[in-house]
Amino acid sequence: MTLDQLENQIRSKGTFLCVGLDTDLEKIPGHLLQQPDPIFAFNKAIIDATAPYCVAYKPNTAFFEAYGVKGWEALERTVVYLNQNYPDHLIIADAKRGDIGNTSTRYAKAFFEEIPCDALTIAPYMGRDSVEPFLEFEGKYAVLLALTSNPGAFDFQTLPIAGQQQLYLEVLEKTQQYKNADRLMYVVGATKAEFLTDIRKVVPEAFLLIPGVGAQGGSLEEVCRYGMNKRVGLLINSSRGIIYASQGADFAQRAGQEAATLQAQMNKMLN
Ligand SMILES: O=C(O)c1cc(=O)[nH]c(=O)n1[C@@H]1O[C@H](COP(=O)(O)O)[C@@H](O)[C@H]1O
Repeated sequence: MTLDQLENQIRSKGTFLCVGLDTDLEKIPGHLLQQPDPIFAFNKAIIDATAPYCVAYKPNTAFFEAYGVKGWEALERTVVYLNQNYPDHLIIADAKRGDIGNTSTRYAKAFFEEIPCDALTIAPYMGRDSVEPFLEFEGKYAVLLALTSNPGAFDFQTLPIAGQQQLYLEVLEKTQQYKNADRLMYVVGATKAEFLTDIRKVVPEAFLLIPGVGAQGGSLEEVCRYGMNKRVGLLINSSRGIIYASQGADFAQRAGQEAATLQAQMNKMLN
C-alpha cells in the first residue's frame, strides 16, 4: 500500500483508527475456546465487526508467540484473512524487531513475505544497518519506536545525548537520513502528546503510529491537535479498549460500537 492510498482510505472512511489485536485466551469469551483455533475465531469476529471503522490492524505478535506453534498459525490465519477479505486495511505486525543486518533481513522476510504484513514495529537502537534491511521492500513500512507510551520511556528516550538533543529526537533526525527513509513511520505514545510539536518539527511528513488511547489513558484530542499533518499522518491504535469492551457473547458487537465511537470522534477531527 502506498501512503497516498492510506491517506485516501483515511479521508474516505473518516477514520485513522488502528485496531490492536492483543488476543489473550484468558480474556476471550469461554464459548470460543471450543473452536479449533480460538485466537483466530476471536480475531475474525473482531475484524468483521470493526473493519468499517478503521484503516489498520495491529496484531501484537507477543500474544500469538505466547502460544507457540498454535499461536504462529493463528497469526498467519489472521493475516491471510485480512489480506483476502480486507485488502485496503494496513496490517502492522507489532513484533519490535531489529538486529544486525543479515538477521534483520530474515525478520523482514518473515513479516513482509512469509506472513505478509504491510508494516513492522522496530526498535532502532542497533542503528542504520539494523534498520535499512527493512526499508528494501517496496510498499512496506518499518515503524520505529521513537517515544513510547510506557512510564519507562523516560529512562532513556528523553535523555539528552552528550548534553544536547534528546535521544528520541536524535532517533527521528538520524533515521530520516537512512536509505528509503520514506518507508519509515514512527511510534509515539498517546500519553506523550505534549512532545508531538517538537516531533513534528523533525518529521513533518511522516506517519506516526500512536498507541495509548483507551486503556493507557492518552487523549485522542490532544494527539490530533499536536500531531496531525496535512496528509493526516496519524494511525491511532486502541487494543484492549476495543477488543475487550465486553467479554460476553456480545463481544464483537461491543467492539464494533467502541470502534464506531472512535471513528465518529476522528471524523470530526478530519472536518
Ligand atoms: O509499538 C506499539 O504498538 C506500542 C508502543 C508503545 O509505545 N506503547 C504501546 O502500548 N504499544 C503497543 O500498543 C498496544 C496498546 O494496547 P492498549 O493499551 O490495550 O490499547 C499494545 O500492543 C502495546 O504493545
